[in-house]
Amino acid sequence: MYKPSSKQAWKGRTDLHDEELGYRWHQVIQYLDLSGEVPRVADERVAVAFLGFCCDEGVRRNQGRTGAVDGPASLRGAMASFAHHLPPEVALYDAGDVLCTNQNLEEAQEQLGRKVAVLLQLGYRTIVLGGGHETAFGHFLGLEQATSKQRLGILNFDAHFDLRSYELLSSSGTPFLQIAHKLRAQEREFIYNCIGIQQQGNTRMLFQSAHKLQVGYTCAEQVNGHTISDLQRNLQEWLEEVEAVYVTLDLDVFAAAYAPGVSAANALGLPPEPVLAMLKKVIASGKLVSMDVAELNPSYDIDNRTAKLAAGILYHVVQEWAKV
Ligand SMILES: N=CN[C@@H](CCC(=O)O)C(=O)O
Ligand SMILES: [Mn+2]
Ligand SMILES: [Mn+2]
Repeated sequence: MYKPSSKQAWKGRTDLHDEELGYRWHQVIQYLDLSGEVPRVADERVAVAFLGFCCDEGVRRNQGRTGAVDGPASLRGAMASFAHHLPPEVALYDAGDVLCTNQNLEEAQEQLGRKVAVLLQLGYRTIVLGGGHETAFGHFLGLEQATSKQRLGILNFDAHFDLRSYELLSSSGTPFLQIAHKLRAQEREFIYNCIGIQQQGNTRMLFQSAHKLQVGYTCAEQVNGHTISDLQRNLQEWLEEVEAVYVTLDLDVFAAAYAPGVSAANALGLPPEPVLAMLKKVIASGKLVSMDVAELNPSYDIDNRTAKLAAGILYHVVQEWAKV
């Protein structure tokens, strides 16, 4: 259920005559095989590790449009030709893919959690490349130990709460209720903030669950009606209440014009700029522990538009994260 990555996954343009000044990400990325011994990140170095979660079993169980299993490959493809502008102390790693086999979502999530935990323990900054939004529960399993002594804030950019009941079956629609219950079992607070919620995309039952769990949320209409500095100011207040932050970006938060390649596309979703501005604010706080991108479905993408949007956001996340 785990496959290390290789050069095959990172192919892009080369500007040979320019030597190092012409480098792109595919020429600097290093490969980590998590089935072997993994080196610890030395002090004074920054290491960002991408880990794929090739899974859309949660989307299938949630009656969605499958295809997110191919999200990680598409994201790597979209990042490969990015110009390299990172300082020398910052290194990029590809830590391979966790695969969901035989529809065994629970086992795949456990495996993802174990890999994330190892990377965090060794000092890597992790970015998980989903996968359906079931990615979030596996990701959290890896984060919970690393953040066990901290007030963890979960920031979800999403058109949906993903707080469905998992009594019968867990899915891409249930991860945050699963997380809420896991935290409650550890007597920890569930501090969950959703940005970009679509009223028509969430039943009254889901709004009721959100209220019961004291979830903070901003509907897409409100995001679109605010200035970027207002959004950043509101987020700053939330950031001051927490000690560590897990960010999860469900690409269906964006308008379908920007992000057609998702299971549940939203015509009236967000444009990229406010999301990027809020992400920069989170990173500047120094509290970001780990991040993921979920729900990229390459089979519905148009000219890789959604993959390029997600990759572009990750480019800026990496650039900003390298500074703190
Ligand atoms: N990841 C989750 N998604 C949404 C899907 C909504 C839909 O398919 O319309 C949810 O369960 O609410
Ligand atoms: Mn979601
Ligand atoms: Mn969603």
